Amino acid sequence: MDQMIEREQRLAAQATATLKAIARRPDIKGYIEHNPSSYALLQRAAARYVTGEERSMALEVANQLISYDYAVSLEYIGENTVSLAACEQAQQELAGLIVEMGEQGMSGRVSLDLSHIGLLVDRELALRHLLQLGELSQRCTIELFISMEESAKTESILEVYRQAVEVYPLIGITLQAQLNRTPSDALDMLAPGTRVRIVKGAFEELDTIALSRSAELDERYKELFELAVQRGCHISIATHDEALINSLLQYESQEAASVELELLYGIRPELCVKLRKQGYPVRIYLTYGQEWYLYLCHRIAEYPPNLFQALVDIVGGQQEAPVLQYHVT
Ligand SMILES: Cc1cc2nc3c(=O)[nH]c(=O)nc-3n(C[C@H](O)[C@H](O)[C@H](O)COP(=O)(O)OP(=O)(O)OC[C@H]3O[C@@H](n4cnc5c(N)ncnc54)[C@H](O)[C@@H]3O)c2cc1C
Repeated sequence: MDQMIEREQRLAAQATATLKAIARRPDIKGYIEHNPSSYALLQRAAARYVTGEERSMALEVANQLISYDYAVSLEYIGENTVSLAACEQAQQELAGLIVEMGEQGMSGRVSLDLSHIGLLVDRELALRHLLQLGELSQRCTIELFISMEESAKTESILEVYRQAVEVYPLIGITLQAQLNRTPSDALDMLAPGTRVRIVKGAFEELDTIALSRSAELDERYKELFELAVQRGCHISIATHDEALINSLLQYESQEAASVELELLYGIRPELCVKLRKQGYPVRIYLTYGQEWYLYLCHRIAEYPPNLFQALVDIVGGQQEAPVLQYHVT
């Protein structure tokens, strides 16, 4: 029996690594994008996790979730943009998103990758774009949050964040528990009122600089959370790990801090409903945009059984709109 479990765990780890490698293969991505029938089929699988290609689709789902009493985060999918024109386009789309949310009177959060708006072209460009978005989001009372990317970018992301948050203190930052450097970054950065999202980390990193999924990683996650609570931060617990969530929610003396759960759209909606029923504030992280392929690969890779779900979604005909699964009865 033990051997079977061990074999299944090994296979799951291999499937995760293979799917992450597929996600990075430009030839496979190019084939799918230029082949209308495979594009349409995969899009059916993506519909579980991505609201659509257009901003209007994300706003529609966001409004429905708000009517179910959730908070929302919205991301225009994209990263590692290397042309100036593409960075400008991303910047304009994000600005349009913030303005439209403001016009609709929607209170919510916009999340972004700094490498989507210029970090790989020039750090100053990313900072300039972030400051423009910071100004706009302050005017529209929308929260602005920075995602965390591969470890090669951590230093520049934190540097741009530090400069921007001095001007716009409501900008938030994501910290990856998996990186060995994060506890020391957190000690430096977390202060009363800091907006911080704690994640385990989505990227394959060398074991010299990061922990893989393990009890040790969960322990570090808890320590980061406790530090953020003690420092009076606004904390988003961003994980789908129910056991970890339960142990964090038992942590006492949360008076100075504010704590919410934040989960990705399409992943464990039943857990979101349960947490809402228990009275916890829950935020759903929605994505939209044309770059959904990479996002879909990541969601499948981090939980290989989702491959079966993708097959069902592709061949199973009409599926219930995923947003309906969030309805709290
Ligand atoms: C709101 C939000 C923002 C994020 N932002 C970032 C970021 O900026 N940078 C970054 O590196 N990472 C980010 N992530 C991703 C995060 O780092 C993890 O890769 C991802 O959340 C999966 O890990 P986990 O914490 O859910 O726990 P895991 O230990 O990976 O999984 C625990 C359990 O959760 C469930 N689960 C996990 N993933 C899935 C899935 N795809 N489908 C179905 N069930 C699943 C399973 O039951 C699994 O056993 C973000 C995640 C969230 C929720």
